[in-house]
Amino acid sequence: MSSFRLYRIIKTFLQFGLDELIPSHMLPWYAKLIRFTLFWLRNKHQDKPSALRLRLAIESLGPVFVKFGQMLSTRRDLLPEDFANELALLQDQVPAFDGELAKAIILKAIGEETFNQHFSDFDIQPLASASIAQVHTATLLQDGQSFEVVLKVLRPNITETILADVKVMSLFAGVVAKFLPDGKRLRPKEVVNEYRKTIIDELDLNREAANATLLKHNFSQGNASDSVLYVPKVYSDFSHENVMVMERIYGIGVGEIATLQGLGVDMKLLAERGVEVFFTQVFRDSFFHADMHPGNVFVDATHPADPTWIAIDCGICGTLNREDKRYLAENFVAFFNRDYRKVAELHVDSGWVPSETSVDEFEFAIRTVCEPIFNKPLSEISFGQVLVSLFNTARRFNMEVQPQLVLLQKTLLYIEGLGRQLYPQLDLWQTAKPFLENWVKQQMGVKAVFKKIKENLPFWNEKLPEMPDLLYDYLKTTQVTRQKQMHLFTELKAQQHKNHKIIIGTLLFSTLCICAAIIFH
Ligand SMILES: Nc1ncnc2c1ncn2[C@@H]1O[C@H](COP(=O)(O)OP(=O)(O)OP(=O)(O)O)[C@@H](O)[C@H]1O
Repeated sequence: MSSFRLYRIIKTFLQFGLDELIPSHMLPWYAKLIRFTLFWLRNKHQDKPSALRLRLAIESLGPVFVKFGQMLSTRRDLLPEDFANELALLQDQVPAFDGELAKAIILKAIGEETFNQHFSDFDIQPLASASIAQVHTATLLQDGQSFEVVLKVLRPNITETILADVKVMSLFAGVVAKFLPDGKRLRPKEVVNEYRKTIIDELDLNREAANATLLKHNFSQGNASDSVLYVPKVYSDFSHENVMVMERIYGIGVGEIATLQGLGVDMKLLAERGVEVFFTQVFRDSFFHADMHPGNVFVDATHPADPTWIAIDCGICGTLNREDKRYLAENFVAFFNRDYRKVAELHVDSGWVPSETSVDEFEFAIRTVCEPIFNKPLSEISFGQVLVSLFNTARRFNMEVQPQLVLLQKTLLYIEGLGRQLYPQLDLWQTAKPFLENWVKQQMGVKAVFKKIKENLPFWNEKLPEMPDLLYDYLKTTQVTRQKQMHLFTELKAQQHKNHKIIIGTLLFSTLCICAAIIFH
């Protein structure tokens, strides 16, 4: 990490007065001394509230910090509300880098000959530039056909920048944990580590290409609902770790509300379809796009009465196993029936919290945090907030909330935010309920049992020839075990008998001693 970058970060933090978030009585003498020696770096924004100062500082530190701030803004379980709201406003307006440099990177990755053979009309002016990458348009010639594509190129030296910035963040995380009141509860080190993992995953465009291909595949199964989400095709033959080639899409950014309204888009349907897409990914495919911020979501408004979604940037995706889905479905259904007892019982019976947990206490804790949420009309309830409250309570009762569930909770907050921005009266529960109930029904019904037997049939087929041997082994082991048990039992009896004799002997001897003592006294 260059010392210049470290100085710049410290300078920014001090000039936005972020050191003042730490009460001075919590600072040791050496920290006060260091602060004193940097006397020329004064808080230049005293008139602004601290949450705003934090956002401005992050914005001026560049894309790696901005992305971190955006991620933090979804951790409403950790941050005070004013800070979470302010961080949600973070925008990454990143200046583009030289188009010639982008082309040089592409040529190196794809190979000059292949590039010249397959690509034409490469636009040296970027179409868009974002925190990790920059995007250029071109025409791809393949199998005698031409396709409009975009080439996404990782920023040069982005890996080094990210690693250096994350190192500084870890340093600050240590300071926050140690000196900020309530610092430990914020779990800053875990949060930074989680961010590190996520952003490093984003640096591999092969991974993003694979995720996009799977998401596209899931929504191309010929189901009626598949047309609701479109994912641009990835041309994997030309994709590499730092360059990705994909179909160009034309959509309206989901944040452009006025444009969408101007076109007469059915906003209610669009918002409901957003929720539908999310629950389909979670409960049907167990694979979900987990970076649904407004820059990554577009609307196809070709038919305003039948609007559909387009998702790009599949760098961060989440997967869920059956157990995760069961957890979500059963708890959501119990929650929305306001059956907190059931929620508590589910946690104890399934071993999500330790078995010695008192159901009464757990129920009471959940009721305390959730009842206020349900005082609102259903159409105003946030699923994401319900999950935040549930996870917080469950953590207090020693449940380890799995990272994929935290990722899901964050995505849910994004989806709700998007949905309500489009259509403020969106009733999430009405849209989500059929998905949850269907899933629970599918898992519990007779059909599901038959499905499971059918799925296991090949396995049984494979094991069948071994069955007689297995049965013989089982019976033999049982017989041997029984013999061993009998032997042990006889030994135990003999030992008991022996002990009995020793006790009687000792008693007799003691009585004789006492008698002798009395006689010869
Ligand atoms: N297939 C596409 N067709 C048209 N435009 C696209 C396409 N893919 C990306 N873009 C444009 O490029 C921008 C940046 O792309 P993308 O979000 O994939 O980059 P990123 O660096 O991963 O961004 P983020 O900051 O969200 O991580 C998008 O917001 C969009 O405007």
